[in-house]
Amino acid sequence: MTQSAISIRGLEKTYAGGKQALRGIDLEIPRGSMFGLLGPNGAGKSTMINILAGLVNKTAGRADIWGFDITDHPRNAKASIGIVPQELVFDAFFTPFETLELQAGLFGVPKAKRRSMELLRAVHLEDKAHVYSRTLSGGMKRRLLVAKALVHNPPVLVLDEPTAGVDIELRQQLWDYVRTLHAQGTTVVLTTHYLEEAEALCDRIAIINNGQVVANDLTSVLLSTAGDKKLIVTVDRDLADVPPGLEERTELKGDRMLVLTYDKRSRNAGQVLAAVAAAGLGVVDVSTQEADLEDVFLELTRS
Ligand SMILES: Nc1ncnc2c1ncn2[C@@H]1O[C@H](COP(=O)(O)OP(=O)(O)OP(=O)(O)O)[C@@H](O)[C@H]1O
Repeated sequence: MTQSAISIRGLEKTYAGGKQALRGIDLEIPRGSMFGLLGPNGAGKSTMINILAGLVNKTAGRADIWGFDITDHPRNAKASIGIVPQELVFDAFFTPFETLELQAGLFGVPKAKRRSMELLRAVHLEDKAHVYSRTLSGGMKRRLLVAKALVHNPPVLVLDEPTAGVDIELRQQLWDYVRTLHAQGTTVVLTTHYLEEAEALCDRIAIINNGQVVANDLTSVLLSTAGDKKLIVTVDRDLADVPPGLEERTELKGDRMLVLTYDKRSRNAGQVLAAVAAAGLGVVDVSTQEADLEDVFLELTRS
């Protein structure tokens, strides 16, 4: 049995119309990790998640969830994963409590082992347990979907764009709960467009572009591999334009602030500052800015 929570090898998907959404994905998601899956729109993230969920058939390759091959052992594979879908889909005429009971029934969880109220409490929906789900706000529906994904107590939880359209306070609550689940041992995989969110939450990140994995590493390593760094220099006199002889990517902000972007793999701060001095400028103040995940993302997905 593999030690990965999710193991994907050579996964390919070509849709009926001929669109090749996945072009040979290889990905190991370690057990116990908080894993971020990033990629621009149309990169293939949902296709991959839908294959894991058993909603889309793969064209080639294999995928194991908690050591169970999704084709050979679909029941065990499905029992090992809970998926919070992107769309807010559920029956509006059931109450949240009924929704969870029904889902538990679908997964064959015996009545004595169901924890519908406990889950509703965990996602702060206890007081809405018996109202029609259609009366819930968007954020509440999202949290109900998280609870629904957890009824069978899966070791892996996948959240597909869980905070799209969720306000900041609810987003915070949702993440607090996801962090608690992770601390209790659940492997969490999330796709998000909010790069700061992935940077703050995930210990590992894979970036998918055009149906392929273009990066997969510890978040800290990924951030340190980004080449660009910024030196922000306040000079001792007013400037009308960027003086000649400085880094190509230099911007003038206001009258006296120069933002010099350089590739730290080929230049260092001393060289950049020397160029400022050589341009006849005195340096009054200096600060630096490291690349963030957005820079890494743009660098890797630039086509
Ligand atoms: N059912 C389908 N039939 C044909 N093409 C599809 C289908 N579903 C997705 N695609 C195409 O496959 C590609 C990958 O789509 P997918 O939804 O997996 O991307 P994504 O990374 O999840 O994007 P997003 O972040 O926008 O959800 C896209 O070009 C999309 O148009």
